[in-house]
Amino acid sequence: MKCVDLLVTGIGRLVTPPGNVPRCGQEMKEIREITDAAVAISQGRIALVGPKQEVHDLLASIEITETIDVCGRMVTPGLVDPHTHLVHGGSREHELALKRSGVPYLDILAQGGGILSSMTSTRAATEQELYDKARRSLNEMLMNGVTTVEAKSGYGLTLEDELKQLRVAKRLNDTHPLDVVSTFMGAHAVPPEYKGHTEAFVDLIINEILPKVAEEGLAEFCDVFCEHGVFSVEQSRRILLAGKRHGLVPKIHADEIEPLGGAGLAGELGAISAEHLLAATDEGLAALAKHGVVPVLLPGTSFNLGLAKHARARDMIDKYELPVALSTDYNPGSCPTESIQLIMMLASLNLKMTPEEILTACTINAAAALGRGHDIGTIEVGKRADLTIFDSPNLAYLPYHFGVNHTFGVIKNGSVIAWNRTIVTSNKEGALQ
Ligand SMILES: N=CN[C@@H](CCC(=O)O)C(=O)O
Ligand SMILES: [Zn+2]
Repeated sequence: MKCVDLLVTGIGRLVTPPGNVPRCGQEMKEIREITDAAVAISQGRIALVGPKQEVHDLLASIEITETIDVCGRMVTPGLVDPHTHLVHGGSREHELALKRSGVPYLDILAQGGGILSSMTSTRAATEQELYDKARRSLNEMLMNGVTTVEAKSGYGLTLEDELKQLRVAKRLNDTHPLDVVSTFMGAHAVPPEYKGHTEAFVDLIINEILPKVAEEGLAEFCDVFCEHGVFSVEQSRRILLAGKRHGLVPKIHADEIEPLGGAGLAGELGAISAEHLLAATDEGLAALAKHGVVPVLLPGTSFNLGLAKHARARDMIDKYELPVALSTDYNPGSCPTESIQLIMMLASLNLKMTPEEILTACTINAAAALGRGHDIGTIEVGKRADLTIFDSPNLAYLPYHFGVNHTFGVIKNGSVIAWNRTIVTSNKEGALQ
């Protein structure tokens, strides 16, 4: 190492899971903690991490361009939000009364509302409008401590409108300091023009939309809403296999409301992740474990839909030794929040996860759900220098003290992008100003 671009020192508590691969079962509790720590960053990557005095000694004869003192604050790996519907037009507060009066989520969709209401707003929006709105949400996520975000399409449901959403996600990735990872989810709902003709819509996705998405390199993953009244297991299988042929890695919205068999399908296809899983059977969970699928749990969704039922996180961790990940599921209907810190609190309250498991689920396991465990998700030498600085005395304080934002600052690719609770750069190539 010739030169250190940024030395982050005065870290009261540095907490990180270890490794490049998903942490399974009891491993999720194993967090490395260094008190009075420092991190040296070179060319956007972590060059040294350890007790402050050791790091300072090792740097004795090395040029340091910039040093920042975080004054005893806690530092974690930059958080990863691996399941969002970031790019969409409009919002759905007009459905709030309906929801609160007890009309089920799938009934609202069957009546032409829900996802289809957002489809109408998304189709009506220009690319620039979608970009501006999603950018504001990305800024919220950044200020919550997130450094990498997944974004799904699925509110366009025509060739042009799906491409429009995915192009917006690509432009956000190119221009916003956070990394945005794209997933094609044309099979999110059956649009009105195909009502009663789901097979024909599946054919459209497979024969026309998917090839174009792949040709333009607009997505890494392919996702399907595998649910009663939306896409069956067989239809989901056809779409995800077609996606695989185009090089898109499968993800599945599986067994959210009914135990349809989505988790089993995720195992069968070797999906990288299976999402929601509130209604997953033991057989389904065993299939995830057998095939190394990451369960992505979304406790904000069950909370916001007022469900008494929660994903079986304890069974997943203790019995099936799965590598649980957590995410906001940010979307305009079932979970309109960008706050990963709220999700941490709900994971503690409703999923009975420990603070250590929650950190693992929001870092290395979430990174693994995006195929990025080798690059992000831990604070270790060689990893991308994505760090979140919290005004928090310890890890348990994050899910404990809820309803406020604990983020003090964020470092992305070795550049300070937020400091003193304020975004300091809004470009991809940022630095402390
Ligand atoms: N369940 C399906 N899709 C989204 C919700 C989308 C919406 O309601 O707009 C989810 O993951 O919760
Ligand atoms: Zn979703």
